[in-house]
Order: sequence, then C-alpha cells, then structure tokens
Amino acid sequence: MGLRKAGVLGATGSVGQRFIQLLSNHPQFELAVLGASSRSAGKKYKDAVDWKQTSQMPAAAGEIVVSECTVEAFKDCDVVFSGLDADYAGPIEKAFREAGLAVISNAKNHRREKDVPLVVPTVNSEHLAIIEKRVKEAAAAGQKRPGFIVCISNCSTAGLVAPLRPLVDKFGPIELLTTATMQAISGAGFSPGLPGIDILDNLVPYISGEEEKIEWETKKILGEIADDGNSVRNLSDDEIRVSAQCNRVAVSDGHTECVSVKFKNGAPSVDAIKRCLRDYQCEATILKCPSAPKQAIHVLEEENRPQPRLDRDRDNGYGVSVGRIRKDSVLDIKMVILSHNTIIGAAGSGVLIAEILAAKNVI
Ligand SMILES: NC(=O)C1=CN([C@@H]2O[C@H](COP(=O)(O)OP(=O)(O)OC[C@H]3O[C@@H](n4cnc5c(N)ncnc54)[C@H](OP(=O)(O)O)[C@@H]3O)[C@@H](O)[C@H]2O)C=CC1
Ligand SMILES: N[C@@H](CC(=O)OP(=O)(O)O)C(=O)O
Repeated sequence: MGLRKAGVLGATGSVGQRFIQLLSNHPQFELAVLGASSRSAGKKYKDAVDWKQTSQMPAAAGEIVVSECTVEAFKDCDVVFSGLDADYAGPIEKAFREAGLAVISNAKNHRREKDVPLVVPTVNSEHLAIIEKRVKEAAAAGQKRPGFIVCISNCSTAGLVAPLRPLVDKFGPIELLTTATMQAISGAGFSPGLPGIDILDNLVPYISGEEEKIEWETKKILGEIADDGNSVRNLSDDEIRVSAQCNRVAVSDGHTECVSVKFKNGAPSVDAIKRCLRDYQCEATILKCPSAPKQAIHVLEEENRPQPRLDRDRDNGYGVSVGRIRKDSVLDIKMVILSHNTIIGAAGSGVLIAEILAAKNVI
C-alpha cells in the first residue's frame, strides 16, 4: 500500500503542531489536509500558525492552505487526526464519523462513549479490537468501511497508566491509587495559552476538570472489552479507587507524577516491580510499528530522576520514565513517572494508534 492520506484538525494548536512534526516524512502517512478555525482557514499554514516547536516547521506543511474543518475538505483522507479545541471538537468529529471517516482524537468529547475505545497505544491497544471487529464485519457484508472515532486519553492519564498495566498483568489488581501531578505549560494549549505572569516564579494548584478525567479514564483504560466485543467494561469504583491532585508548573513539555499504589494481593518487592517494568513490551513494538518505542517504560535508578528536561525525549517521547521506585509506608509502592504530554500524552499516541490500525489493515 502507498502512503495513506492524513488530515489534521486543529493543526495550528499545541497538539496539532506535534502532529505536523510527527507526520512529516512519515513512512506510512502523508499530510494531505490541515484544518483549523475560520481565523486560519484560507491562509498558508506557515502564515496561520504561531510555530512553537523547537525543531523547524516542515517546509512542505508550511505551504499547505489551511481548510475549514468540514467533511467536504477531509473526505479523501484515509485517517484524520484531531487536535481540536474541545469546545468545538464534539460535533465536528461526530460529523466526520457519520461521513465514514476514521478519526483519532485528542479531545475529551467522545472519551466516555462505551463503543469508543480510549487508547494509550503502549498500554491498551487491545481495545482497538472493537474497531477492527466493526470494520471486518462491514467488509464481510460487502459494505464500505464505517466511520469511527478512537480517543486518546488525557495526557496525565497516559503517563499514569503506562507502568500500571504491566504491574496489574503480573501482580494482580491495584485497589488504591493516588497521584499528584506537575504538568507542563504546553498542556494548557496555545490559543491563548497560559500567560507567563501566571506561571513564572509560580505553581498553580488547579487544572480545570483534570482530576476527574484522570480518576475516570484510568478505569476505562484498565478495563476490558465486554463479552459482545463492541464496548469496554470499565473497572468499577469497588475494584479500584483513584485519587488525583493536579498542578501546573513552569516546565515547557513533560508531565511528572508522584504516584502511590496498593495491590489487592499484597505488595510485590521493589526489585520484582522494576523487573516487571523493564521486561514489558507493548504490542506496537512487537508489530514493529515505525514510531513504537524500543522500551515502552524506562526504569531509572538515579535518585534524582526522572526530570522533564532530561528524560522527556526518551524513545522520541514515546517512552515513559519511571524512577524512585520504593516502598510506601501508607500504600505499598511509590514512584515518580514522567511522560511527554504532547507525544505519548497526545499527538504521538495518535500516530502510534494509526500505525497499529494500519498494521491490522483497519485503515
Ligand atoms: N496540549 C496537550 O498536552 C494536550 C491536549 N489535549 C487536547 O487536544 C485538543 C487540542 O489541545 P491544544 O492543542 O492544547 O489546544 P490549542 O488551543 O493549542 O489548539 C486548538 C486548535 O483548535 C482550533 N480551533 C479553535 N476553535 C476552532 C473552531 N471553532 N473550529 C475549528 N478549529 C478550531 C485552533 O485553530 P486556530 O489556531 O485557527 O484558532 C487550534 O488549531 C484539546 O481538546 C485538548 O484538550 C489532549 C491531551 C494533551
Ligand atoms: N488538561 C491537560 C491537557 C488537556 O487538554 O487534556 P484533555 O485532553 O484531557 O482535556 C493539561 O492541562 O495538561
């Protein structure tokens, strides 16, 4: 198969710019259509965007004329990535799905729909089977590929669940979980973005809606596909209790979290935890997806790591770092997790999900 045509909704934003960076010169996808608000539509991308990435804007992307986010503009895309502002993403993505398009979205709007997989590709790619089933059933009935939405999780949730999944697989259920986050400024978006005066020499101990999202999304991601194969059964509040406290800190990229967990079946040793995390291989790595991390989880032994500036780019931002793994005197084990919020926490996850779907001939 040749290059698949990719569209990006919200292409000018914090997540959208990452999509442009990750999809330029991608071996499987070509950037075909870029969409943003009517403020940007009609302009060349290079004139519409306030490029804030530390690498140069890909020249070819800069020449693409930005479109309105309409089905008509994106109808020839094999896959559409969305980095839309959540105030507008809901109806636009729904219209795209109804028109038969394949949408992979960063926005929160459809995450709670039972038949929409909520996927961190290095953690629960098996939930994509819901989509694979639907597409294969349509093909068997001689119908064209149905439209669908796959949601990427909240960025802090992505980092949090990365080490939890292998731990649960090996040591059984986690019944109590607490996290305190220190989240990067890029997570607040670029339009308008967080004013410098609010964050310089400061920390903001509140991020609207974030704690509820972490507490809810963790239960869907760690849940399993229901018996009918069409939806996800979330873990119940009786199975796991999750408590999150979220803070914004003066870091450009990379969310850090201080996490404590209690296992239902008793505490594994610190060494067993480290071995389990080091041995973990995600499906994308096994499938040899082009962006898959060699190591989905990096276990760090240095007592002062992970740190955002030093560790966020491990495995090109697709690897999650876990350090300071030690006994917790209240729960069982505590650790510090660092994940790149716009790569494994957003656009990178979108690209990796698309690579997995491509490997399974879904797109
Ligand atoms: N930043 C992060 O780390 C993460 C973000 N997300 C989610 O991803 C999405 C994008 O976030 P982020 O990139 O930070 O946001 P930004 O504010 O940086 O970007 C928003 C994008 O949406 C576009 N847009 C705004 N209004 C409209 C409209 N009426 N019609 C069409 N397009 C519109 C903007 O275009 P224009 O430039 O023309 O205004 C811009 O491209 C959000 O839903 C967010 O919650 C998820 C995980 C992590
Ligand atoms: N709220 C996250 C980014 C974000 O937009 O998340 P979500 O997609 O869950 O709304 C942050 O501030 O870092």
